[in-house]
Amino acid sequence: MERGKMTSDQVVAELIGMGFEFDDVKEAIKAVGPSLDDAVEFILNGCCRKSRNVLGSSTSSLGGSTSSKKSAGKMRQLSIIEHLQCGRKPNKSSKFTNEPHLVMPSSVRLLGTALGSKESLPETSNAIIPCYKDEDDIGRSDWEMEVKNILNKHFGHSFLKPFQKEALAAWIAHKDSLVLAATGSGKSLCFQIPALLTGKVVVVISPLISLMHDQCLMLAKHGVSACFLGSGQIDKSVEEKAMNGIYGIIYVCPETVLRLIGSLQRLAESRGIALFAIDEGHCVSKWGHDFRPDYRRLSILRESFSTENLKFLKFDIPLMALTATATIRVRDDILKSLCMSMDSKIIVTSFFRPNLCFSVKHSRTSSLSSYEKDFHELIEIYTRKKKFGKAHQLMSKNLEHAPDNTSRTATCDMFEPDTIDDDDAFSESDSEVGMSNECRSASSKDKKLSVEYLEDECDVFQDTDDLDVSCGEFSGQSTAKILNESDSTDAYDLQSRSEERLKLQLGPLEEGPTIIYVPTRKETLSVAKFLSRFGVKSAAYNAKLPKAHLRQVHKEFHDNILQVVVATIAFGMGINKLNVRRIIHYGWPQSLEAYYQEAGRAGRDGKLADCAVLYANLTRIPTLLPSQRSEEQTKQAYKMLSDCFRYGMHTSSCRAKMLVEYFGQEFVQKKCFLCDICTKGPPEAHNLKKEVTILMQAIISHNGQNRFQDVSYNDAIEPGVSCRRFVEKSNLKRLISTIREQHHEFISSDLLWWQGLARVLEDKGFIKDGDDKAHVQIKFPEPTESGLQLLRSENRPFYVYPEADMMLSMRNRKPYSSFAEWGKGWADPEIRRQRLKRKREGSWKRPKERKMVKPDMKTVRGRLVAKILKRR
Ligand SMILES: Nc1ncnc2c1ncn2[C@@H]1O[C@H](COP(=O)(O)OP(=O)(O)OP(=O)(O)O)[C@@H](O)[C@H]1O
Ligand SMILES: [Mg+2]
Repeated sequence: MERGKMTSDQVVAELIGMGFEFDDVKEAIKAVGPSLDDAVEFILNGCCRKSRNVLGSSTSSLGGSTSSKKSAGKMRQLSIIEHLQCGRKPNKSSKFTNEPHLVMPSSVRLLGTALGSKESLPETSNAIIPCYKDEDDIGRSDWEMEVKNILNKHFGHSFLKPFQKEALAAWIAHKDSLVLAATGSGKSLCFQIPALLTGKVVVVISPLISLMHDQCLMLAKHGVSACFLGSGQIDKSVEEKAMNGIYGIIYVCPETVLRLIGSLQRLAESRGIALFAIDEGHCVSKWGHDFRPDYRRLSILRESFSTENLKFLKFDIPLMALTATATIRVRDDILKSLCMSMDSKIIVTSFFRPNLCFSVKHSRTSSLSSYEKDFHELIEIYTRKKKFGKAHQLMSKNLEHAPDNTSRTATCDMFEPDTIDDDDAFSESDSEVGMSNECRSASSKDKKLSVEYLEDECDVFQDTDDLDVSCGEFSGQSTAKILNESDSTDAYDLQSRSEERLKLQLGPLEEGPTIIYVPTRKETLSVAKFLSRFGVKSAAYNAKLPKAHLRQVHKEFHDNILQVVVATIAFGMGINKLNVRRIIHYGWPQSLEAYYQEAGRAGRDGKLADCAVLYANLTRIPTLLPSQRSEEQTKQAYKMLSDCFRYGMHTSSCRAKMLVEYFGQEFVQKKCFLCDICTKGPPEAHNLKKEVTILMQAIISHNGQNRFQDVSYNDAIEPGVSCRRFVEKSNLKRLISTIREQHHEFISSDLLWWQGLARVLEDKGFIKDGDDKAHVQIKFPEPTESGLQLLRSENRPFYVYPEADMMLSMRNRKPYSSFAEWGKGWADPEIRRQRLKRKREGSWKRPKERKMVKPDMKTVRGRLVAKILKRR
């Protein structure tokens, strides 16, 4: 039955089926009408404020009534094996249903909800069973069978993925664990199932309210009681109910869990806590891309919920940290920072997402420029206009009048757009028809949401308090087979996998929405505005836009109304829409971790999806987005940005391989068969022995000179303090200038080309950066021991695959003087030569002197300028 066409009665039946109380259901439908989703949301948000005694009415095994809680007293902490043993043979003697060991069949138990449901618990389920004496009697398959039932019944999946099974096995053995699995692989089940299996509470620490909110909604639809606490929870009684054991799963942000330690300890004693799950665990690590200081304080959990501290516990309550993006350094930091036990289990599954097609497209232009060129393919896809001529004309016309500064023409893109035909009609009214309400309202409210309205700011983090900006799609569809298979590391059949991938490659990229990530808030608006003009249903999303707008964007995106969302990273974690077909990074991402997480939002249905870094500007080295960082964090952030830059510059290694290896994993497949490098192949390798020798010699000779300059300045200026800044370091740019001067054949060679070569030498360990500060691109090269050896191996060739910047500069050779103005560039021998030649020939004219503008005496600056001029 379609959800949209349900009658009130059907909605009531569904909600009761989910386990909600009839009174709550009635109240919700009265408030929001016969909409299943809205009603669930209404109830979960705690909007049902009835005077009835909720606590007293709960008899659910997942809920804990006040009376039963009192009666239950202190309970023995049972292992999951014991639970399962108990669950087999009913014992009629028990009166209490909330005791963890009084386990009823999961199918019955799961119907109990946050608000309690008399109907959901038949009397016969009040069962207690004598436990097996010997734990060894129980085979491993017992819990697996139980889990399988839960999976089937409540989530509609047939099997646990291998990594999920491993994570649950670690939890059953009462071990702490760190689960590393690709985005969208199903990490949530690892902590949701323990609540369903034991009837105890699982506490999930999550960084965003919207993420918690969506997971609660999704769980409610699967008939599992859950709540979220913290600033986003409008019903203050939810916290009390949660601490009384009413909910099976409690989502909290770190600050809240730290505040509630005492109450949670009491909860551990009464109903029992099965697990603490730290979702998006990379937030713990300051080496990660999304560090949250509050996450670090979660170390208190290990101590507070250990047998040493809580005498009623038989074993420490396990911790489970989960993330999709953690390098080896981040993993170690998570384990250490959370004080996880020494025998913690680390479960690493393949980071490889076989259906994602990675690519990088470069240009020499600024990322803000040339929307026309950069997005013409995307516009073509969504407007279904095969012939793009009229659209192109319209585009140019519009851009002429565009108020914002978005249309600087590209000078030399590496990949030119296809030729444009001039037929088909394309009118502005077409584009208006295609526009979503949101876009229309955005453009009508131009003044409010104009590009000028917001400064060129960036969203550096997703805000914890992204209150009720809902995201997530809960279609209940399982991810495609191919994703399941990617986890099965055993029985790995390389050959058939390659074939499968090739088949995938043959299939077309299906239709579906696109997310464009841009670095600044301003650009979200300008790109969305640009796309809307050409009929693409697009909307901007950044943290500073009104909440109502953001909510609307989420809704339209999930309802497949919007074709493109242009967003900062604020449109981030928790986007679990299955059919996202394209993720475009328009400009450099800040790290490969962030990139992989954002790219991972594509293709969750297992079908082919595109992940492109589009038109990364090669002439400008990427910079860090502004944020408050310590010196150490700045260094780390530069390192991560540099890794990302290198990923984009590489031309010879499979992109999926680079990404997977970045996370410390071996890429057994060797090739992904889909990325731009696998499909086009690497460029021709060149023997650059001569160039390498010249560069190395320049570096060595410069460094040799500098050594003598080190001492005297130190003592004179700041005794005892190293004064590298006073020493003339071998700046790469200056070295290249010297090479140009001294070697005639390189007189017109491009800086970009040499920078690429220096990076190759650095990657191979022949040079290193001699600066204390971190740089994205090597700045002050110094030779290493192997670099010196390389110079000695005179006759050996040195083959290099030109990097993207090297290729671009080879492709767009231009005389070096072309970017020099009068007064600039005299130091460059080629500029000097050309200018002198033109002067001799008489073709050179001194540029006209700029007319002096009279200073404005009304401004402070103007008065200052006037004063200076007067002095002259
Ligand atoms: N065993 C399974 N079989 C089939 N599908 C599954 C299984 N487990 C989870 N899924 C599906 O995988 C999808 C993603 O799940 P989930 O949101 O838990 O992923 P995640 O790993 O937490 O992703 P992210 O890194 O974005 O947080 C969901 O649609 C879920 O239904
Ligand atoms: Mg998740």
